[in-house]
Amino acid sequence: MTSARVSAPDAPVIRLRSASFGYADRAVVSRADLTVAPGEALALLGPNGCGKSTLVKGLLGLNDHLGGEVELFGTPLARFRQRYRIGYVPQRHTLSGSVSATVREVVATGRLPHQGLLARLGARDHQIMASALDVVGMTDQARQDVSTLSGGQQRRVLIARALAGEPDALVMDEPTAGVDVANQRLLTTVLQRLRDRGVGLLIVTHEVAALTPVLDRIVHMSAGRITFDGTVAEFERASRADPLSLGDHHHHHDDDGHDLPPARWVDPAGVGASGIRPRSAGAGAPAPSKETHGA
Ligand SMILES: Nc1ncnc2c1ncn2[C@@H]1O[C@H](COP(=O)(O)OP(=O)(O)OP(=O)(O)O)[C@@H](O)[C@H]1O
Repeated sequence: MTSARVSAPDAPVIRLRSASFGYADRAVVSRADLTVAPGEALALLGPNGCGKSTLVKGLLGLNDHLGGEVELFGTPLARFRQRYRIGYVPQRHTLSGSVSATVREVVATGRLPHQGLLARLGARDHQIMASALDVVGMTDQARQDVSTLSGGQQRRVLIARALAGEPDALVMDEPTAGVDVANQRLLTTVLQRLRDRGVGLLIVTHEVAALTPVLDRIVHMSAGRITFDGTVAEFERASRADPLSLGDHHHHHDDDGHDLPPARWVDPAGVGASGIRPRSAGAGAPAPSKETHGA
């Protein structure tokens, strides 16, 4: 490849080969193999502290890459210059602090890569921002200062900012934590639409039931290693057969500091495996073609 803009059109949006990540030379994630194809949605599950956030931060270059290969859109991480193509919703909100900004201003930063230098927001930018705010149910708070919002609301602002960037891949670290059921459903619908347009989704979650309609595959981690990678139905079978290794036995802590009860694999709404659309058989599955949708 000769230019940073060149990336193979059908290359996986994310590919890890035996990748290790950590902090200050201490490996937390070891020898991870993971592929996300365009238009494919993966959930990354595992108990607290097993390294899920470390893996997603690692593939974005936000901690130490200690071994193996990381490719984004076919380009090695070290040479990747199209960071704007990947929307990232971090686990902990980072919006409160010294700088004061309204919800709208934060979401507008998601449009920056699409604007020319010093360009003003155009009608299309406004439309995309409005729809991103709508999706997360924050339209009424658009003019509010983010420092006045709860942790859950700040997370929704971060989701809106990521959506406003119209990314080709979306990496979300527990996006549904602190989001009420109605907005979780709305978010799931939007994620489905993005996936159908060819966006690759990697979602760290403790609430897999809420996202089941979107998911193609589930990847499970334990103690820094990937211990399962398969379809949702395969995961459901495997976790029934081996609930100790693959069952949900983690605690969820939300941004407002509350400990939530452990999530359960069984979908309380009864969607279950029967509600799962069979799509991909794994990493090598063909990606659906990109549809064009209105903004
Ligand atoms: N910035 C950091 N510096 C050093 N160690 C860290 C850092 N962030 C995380 N760790 C360590 O890495 C390990 C894995 O943490 P990580 O946050 O990746 O787990 P997780 O699976 O995302 O957990 P949770 O489900 O609780 O969010 C933990 O032992 C944690 O203490």
